[in-house]
Amino acid sequence: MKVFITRVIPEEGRKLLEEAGIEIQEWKEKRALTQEELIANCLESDALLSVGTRLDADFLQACSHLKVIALHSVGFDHVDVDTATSLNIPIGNTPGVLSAATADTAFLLMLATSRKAFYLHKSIEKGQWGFFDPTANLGVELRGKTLGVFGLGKIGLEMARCCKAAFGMKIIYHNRTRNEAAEQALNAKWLSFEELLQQSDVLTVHTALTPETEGKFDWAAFNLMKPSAIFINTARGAIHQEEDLLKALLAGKIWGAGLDVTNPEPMRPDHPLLQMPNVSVLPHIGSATQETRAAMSVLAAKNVIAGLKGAEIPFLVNPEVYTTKS
Ligand SMILES: NC(=O)C1=CN([C@@H]2O[C@H](COP(=O)(O)OP(=O)(O)OC[C@H]3O[C@@H](n4cnc5c(N)ncnc54)[C@H](O)[C@@H]3O)[C@@H](O)[C@H]2O)C=CC1
Ligand SMILES: O=C(O)C(=O)CO
Repeated sequence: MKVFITRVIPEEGRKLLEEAGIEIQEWKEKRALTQEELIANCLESDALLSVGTRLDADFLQACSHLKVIALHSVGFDHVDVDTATSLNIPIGNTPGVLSAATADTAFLLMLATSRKAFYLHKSIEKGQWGFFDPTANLGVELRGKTLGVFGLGKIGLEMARCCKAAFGMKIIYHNRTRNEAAEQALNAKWLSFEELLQQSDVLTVHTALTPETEGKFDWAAFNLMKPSAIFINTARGAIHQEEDLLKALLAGKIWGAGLDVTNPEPMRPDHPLLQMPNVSVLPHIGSATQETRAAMSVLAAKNVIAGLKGAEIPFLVNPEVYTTKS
């Protein structure tokens, strides 16, 4: 049995695959593969372990022989899951193991933005430290402020816990369904989307990218927020409208923004958001710790192994593949 892997993954996942007797073929080049290269490699394989590669209907139809597709991510917005399901291809992902690291990234962006840390670091490099000015470089405090969570799932909950523990922040949230455990544990309060926008001092985004969440944070949304609010997005860049975010910051509709995800990625180096004191941007590193990436590679490998054995894969995005088969 053979698996094609679209990037070099951590040793832990590779080892598991090798121990299971699975032959590995990896894409080692430092460029993304083309659709033709992806199809050619998959036609020689029984499974695909995909690191962020877009998997559209054309690809899936060309490679309908694949016994399993294991994603090296929890997000699956880059995959045509409906087509995969109709072709009976199970899709696996890596939930849970990356929640803490991604929440840490959201927390880092919140704190860095509140104190203009990235901008001030750059100003030292430019020789602009100057003299100690009691009225300059002022940030805002987070203690006792209100954290609004859009999407109180695994990562959102972890972020809420950190903010409550570190700064005693009050937690409000908007989710499709109520999270009663979080309401009890964190005294979190469910609000409508509009109320969330109006009441948050820091608004942090943790939903998947779906047709319902795409472009959700637009000019109208930013207009409802407090002029002192900080917007954080570590979910997907397409959930906010980047031009509207820039306009809202320039117009003082909100105070600051911290982004681990942009639209498009990578963000162009001359983007005006990168010049703003109250904006912090990271290059999609939410889950990028040694420990978390190793754990993700292990879950992805477990999905490949189960799929190749014909067993139900443990971390499954499209359970319908098994219900429709039986
Ligand atoms: N920056 C990074 O490196 C990373 C980004 N992510 C992103 O974070 C997302 C969330 O991950 P998890 O917390 O593990 O997922 P999750 O499924 O545990 O949580 C998402 C929550 O959003 C809610 N939700 C979905 N659509 C909604 C809507 N329209 N309105 C209100 N609530 C809605 C769901 O009910 C769920 O509670 C992923 O889908 C991925 O896109 C995940 C890991 C790393
Ligand atoms: O898992 C995801 O969805 C990511 O964005 C990267 O870990």
